[in-house]
Amino acid sequence: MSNVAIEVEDLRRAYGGQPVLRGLSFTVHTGEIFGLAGANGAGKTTTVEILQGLRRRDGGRVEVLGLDPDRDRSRLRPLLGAQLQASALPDRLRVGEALRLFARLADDRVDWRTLAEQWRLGPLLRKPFGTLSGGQRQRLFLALALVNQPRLVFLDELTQGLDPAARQETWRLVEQARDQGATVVLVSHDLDEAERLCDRVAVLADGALLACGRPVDLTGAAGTVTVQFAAPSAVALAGLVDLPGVAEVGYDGEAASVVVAPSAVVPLAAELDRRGLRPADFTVRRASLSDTVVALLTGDHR
Ligand SMILES: Nc1ncnc2c1ncn2[C@@H]1O[C@H](COP(=O)(O)OP(=O)(O)OP(=O)(O)O)[C@@H](O)[C@H]1O
Repeated sequence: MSNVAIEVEDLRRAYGGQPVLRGLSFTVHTGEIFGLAGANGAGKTTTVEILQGLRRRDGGRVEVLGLDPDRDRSRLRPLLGAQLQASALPDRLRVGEALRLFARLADDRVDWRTLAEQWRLGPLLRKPFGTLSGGQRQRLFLALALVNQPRLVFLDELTQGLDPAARQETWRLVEQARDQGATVVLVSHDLDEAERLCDRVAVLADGALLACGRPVDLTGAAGTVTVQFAAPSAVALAGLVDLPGVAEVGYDGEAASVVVAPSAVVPLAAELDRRGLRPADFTVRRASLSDTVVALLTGDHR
């Protein structure tokens, strides 16, 4: 099997003359969880709709599982799984009925009872869809997205509106789907979720690729860490900004926040010690993906 699941090259699309995808290129590897992240309106939905053959592109090359979604849509369809919108199921449809129905539509490629057990839906089989909690609905949608044993699954705003426990459970389930062999494309504007869950992330801004890579590489590329500690006054911090490797010093009336190169952390601690400041809460925080993207977007990329 090829190790490339999706190849996108110079993808272009406009709505009413207004370009929304401006030459987008990226590759999704087989068996990874790949995040498409970016602000509202960045072009994520348009991109995945083109990948699924639901929208036509204006230009560029797209290959999904070796097929062109425009030309080979009917061959591609059975290989893909997609998450339903909440409005897609009638409230009175029972969980078991939904699973059975979708399994039949997919030629009973998988035993829906096994799938129900796997996704811990067994106790919910007789419950109408309308009575499920947000987390239970999400579990059902994930099971339904996998009912045709897709090679590639598209998930959109996966954990929106879920509480932290349901969010974490959903993440585990997505990892389980990946571990069972599916390639997952996750659309999200939640960069914390993308950082936690994705093997690699493409960050879109204004229809173009802002950054693409493993979260750890993207955040590492920012090249800075943030040091935080309680400080008695802004005066106590005077001149720190002139130390080698220090990019920025902030003070909010109680705590200092100093952005530095990793190599400047120890000299900064030594300088604080020299000044008689020995904060017990001295912490060093790596930039999050969210910090990194904000820095990239504002051109504040040190
Ligand atoms: N059918 C359409 N007709 C006209 N403009 C559209 C259409 N669909 C999307 N757009 C515009 O294209 C741009 C990209 O939209 P898209 O939905 O792809 O972005 P997105 O990154 O998925 O955003 P969100 O996170 O809000 O879902 C937006 O400015 C949007 O208003």
